[in-house]
Amino acid sequence: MSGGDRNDGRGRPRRRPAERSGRGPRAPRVEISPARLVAYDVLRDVEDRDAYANLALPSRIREARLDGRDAGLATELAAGALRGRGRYDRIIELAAGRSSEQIDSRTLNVLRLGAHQLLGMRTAAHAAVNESVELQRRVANANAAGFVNGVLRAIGRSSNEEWDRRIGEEARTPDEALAARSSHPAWVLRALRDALRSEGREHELEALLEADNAPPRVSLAVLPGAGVDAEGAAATAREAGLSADGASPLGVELAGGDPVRAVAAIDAREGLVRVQDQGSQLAALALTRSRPVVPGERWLDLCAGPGGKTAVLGAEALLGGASLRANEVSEHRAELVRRAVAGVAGAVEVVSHDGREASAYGDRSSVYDRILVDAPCSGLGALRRRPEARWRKQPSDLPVLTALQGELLDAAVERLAPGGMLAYVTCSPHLAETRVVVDRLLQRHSGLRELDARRVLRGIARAELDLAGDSPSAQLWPHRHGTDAMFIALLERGS
Ligand SMILES: C[S@@+](CC[C@H](N)C(=O)[O-])C[C@H]1O[C@@H](n2cnc3c(N)ncnc32)[C@H](O)[C@@H]1O
Repeated sequence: MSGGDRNDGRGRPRRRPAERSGRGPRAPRVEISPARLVAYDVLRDVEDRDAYANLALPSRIREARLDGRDAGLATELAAGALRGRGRYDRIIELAAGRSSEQIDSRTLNVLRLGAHQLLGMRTAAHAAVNESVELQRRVANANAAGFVNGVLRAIGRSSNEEWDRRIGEEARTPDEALAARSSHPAWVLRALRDALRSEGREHELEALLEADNAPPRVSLAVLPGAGVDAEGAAATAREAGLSADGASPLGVELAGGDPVRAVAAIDAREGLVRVQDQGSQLAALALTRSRPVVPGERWLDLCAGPGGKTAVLGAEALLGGASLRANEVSEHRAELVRRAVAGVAGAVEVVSHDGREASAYGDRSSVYDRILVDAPCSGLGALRRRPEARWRKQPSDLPVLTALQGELLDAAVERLAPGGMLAYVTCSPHLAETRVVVDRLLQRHSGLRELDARRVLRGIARAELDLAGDSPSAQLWPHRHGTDAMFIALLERGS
């Protein structure tokens, strides 16, 4: 790894001895900030080890012992360069006059970080260029330091607007230009457009692409029954930057600062305040609040890991006198579910089985009054949260996922009690994973009836919810609702 010997133990970079390069006199040495080194290492982790940036970042930041300011800088650098990769690669290609595939991957990562500093941050051009050149010498091919210098200087000479104009001029199609400018793979852009078009909102595409590129505000869920409500929690923790904003009645938003401090500032029992997207909160509440809970009801969360929605279901079950079984195929993720429900543990049993197998459902005769199928999906609805995700997914992933979604739903429907309610949820707006899956399910199971999830959500939401189109299911959007793009369908079994 590139990080090995370069810290002095206090998070400051160690000066490399001049003789180490063995290349004679050079320009005066430039210090590289530890944040840049950490960001570079995260880009390598993502590329070499298929790491998730949101896990690699905190671990690298801890390892380098960065303080809060440097940790923030490392996060902005790495997340920004990963998210903006498609656009930055196109700009690098135009500035270098060669395809990014012809550039060594280490050098390309140095250039992406440099491009993000020049075009996406307010870093002074000389600092962005000089530190990138030094970074190249330190972690990649020192002979290409002149190349890095030339490309970044060329990038810095034009503004964002000029680069976007050039991207447009050189693109073969308008979609190719939009994909590059918005840093989305073209197939993802088309899928998002199709989903918006199905609601009559194709004109919102650029706003959505922009929202995907903005880091989301941190949302917390104040679980019901905690003895504090979301409004009260926001009021008591206002100095920690909290406000009771957003669509979920459980939701509290953090304008900035540290979520851990904000959670601590809310005086609630441990485990009852959790970081969670408000779309996820609404999806869980759509199932629990679609009709009054009858004490003794049995609920099942079929795909529970890591347990965000399970925690909301568990709190609601506790309030209403229901019991909840939470199933997750991966043992490791089932353990995360156990931790997530620590605040409401009394109401929840956590098990680990394949949701298509009978064992996931307990006894042979067990049926459930409410089932949540929050299915494994492409995750195209959470692109703003996972900066590298859009480059990992492929259209060829879709058939495997949609087959699994259908099989999980078929198995769940078999265990739905007469009159029982099933919520099908995805964190993807891709029509193949949303409406197509639900329509096919309804074709296969004539005893199922789709309910108006949009009416249910409007009844739950704290503020007016703009839900477009005329299908009974609800699609939330980052640009319109400030949530991940959650899809929610409610299905009832005839009694
Ligand atoms: C979208 S995530 C669920 C998120 C979760 N409901 C939450 O809010 O935190 C889907 C989960 O389904 C699990 N999964 C995948 N295949 C499964 C299967 N065959 N049976 C049960 N769970 C499965 C995945 O491991 C993953 O944890």
